[in-house]
Amino acid sequence: MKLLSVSNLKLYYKTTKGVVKAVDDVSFDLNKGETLAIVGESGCGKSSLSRAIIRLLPRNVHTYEGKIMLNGTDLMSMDEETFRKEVRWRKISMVFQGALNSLNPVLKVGYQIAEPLMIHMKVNEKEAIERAKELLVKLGLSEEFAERYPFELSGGMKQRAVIAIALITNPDLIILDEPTSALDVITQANIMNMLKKLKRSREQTFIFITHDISVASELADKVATMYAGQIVEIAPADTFYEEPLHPYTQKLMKSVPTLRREKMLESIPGAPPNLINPPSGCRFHPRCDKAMDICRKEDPPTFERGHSVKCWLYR
Ligand SMILES: Nc1ncnc2c1ncn2[C@@H]1O[C@H](COP(=O)(O)OP(=O)(O)OP(=O)(O)O)[C@@H](O)[C@H]1O
Repeated sequence: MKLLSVSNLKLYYKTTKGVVKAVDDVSFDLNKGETLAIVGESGCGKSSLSRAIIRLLPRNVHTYEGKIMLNGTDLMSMDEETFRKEVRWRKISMVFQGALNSLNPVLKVGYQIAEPLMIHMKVNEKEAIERAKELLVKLGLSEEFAERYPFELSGGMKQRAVIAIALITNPDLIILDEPTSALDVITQANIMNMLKKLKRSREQTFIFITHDISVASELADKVATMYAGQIVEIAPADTFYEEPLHPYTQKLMKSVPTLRREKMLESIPGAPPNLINPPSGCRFHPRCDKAMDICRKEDPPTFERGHSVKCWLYR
């Protein structure tokens, strides 16, 4: 069943130097219970895409348009008041990058987890805290953690608490922005296992944003590569990892270390382009060793080659 459908989404920012096209014509679908991982280097627009979906926008928005359907409801045509009351945190919630450091140091963890229920669902404090405790247990922490303050928790525990805050209202969709990048590898594995359990037991739908293509493989049913504000490849996870088509995805794969196998890690020369004046034609062409004449001149459409890829090689 289709839960989310995003079409031609754009989010541009106004700056003194010009207009930053952070999300530029992005489209994808997501079914209930699926996880979409969005991968790409820093600055490709991953966080902007998630903010566009949950409509938490900075003041300097220049353009915000396109279509977002959630469970058949058209979100873009909804006014801000209705969106705030009915959608944000109730139907779509988000764990922000670095959120584990944003817990309020003077409030008990249980209260902070319970708060969205009190604010957005009008549940009374006693019941909300009970529900927070139940959720802590589901996430592998004991009830007594509700009585602790953030400084009494380790990084992994704080991350569980932050995920609990996003989960407590039982939203249809949770966006996780780099949820494990601040954690050591063992804690990272624990959090990923917890997310996998949630995905199975609650049929929870996630959008999982990461710069780490190998972490994404743990949870993803579908993977999208984002480059310079656009989705350049999107595919079911197994096809994506076995047969990446876009030269940028192929380069991202080659930059990841594998245990035991001797291989030289490749880096991608250059950096993602400035999004005020992106390169002509295909935005990746200045860094692509397969670039052809047409790549410099014309923006490639998305071709269907078993999966979607925006690259002239597949014309
Ligand atoms: N409020 C803003 N005003 C102007 N430019 C912005 C604003 N927010 C982000 N940007 C720019 O938009 C582009 C995309 O940023 P975004 O944070 O969405 O990328 P990202 O892929 O999530 O990277 P990271 O992982 O570093 O957050 C970048 O060039 C960034 O500098």
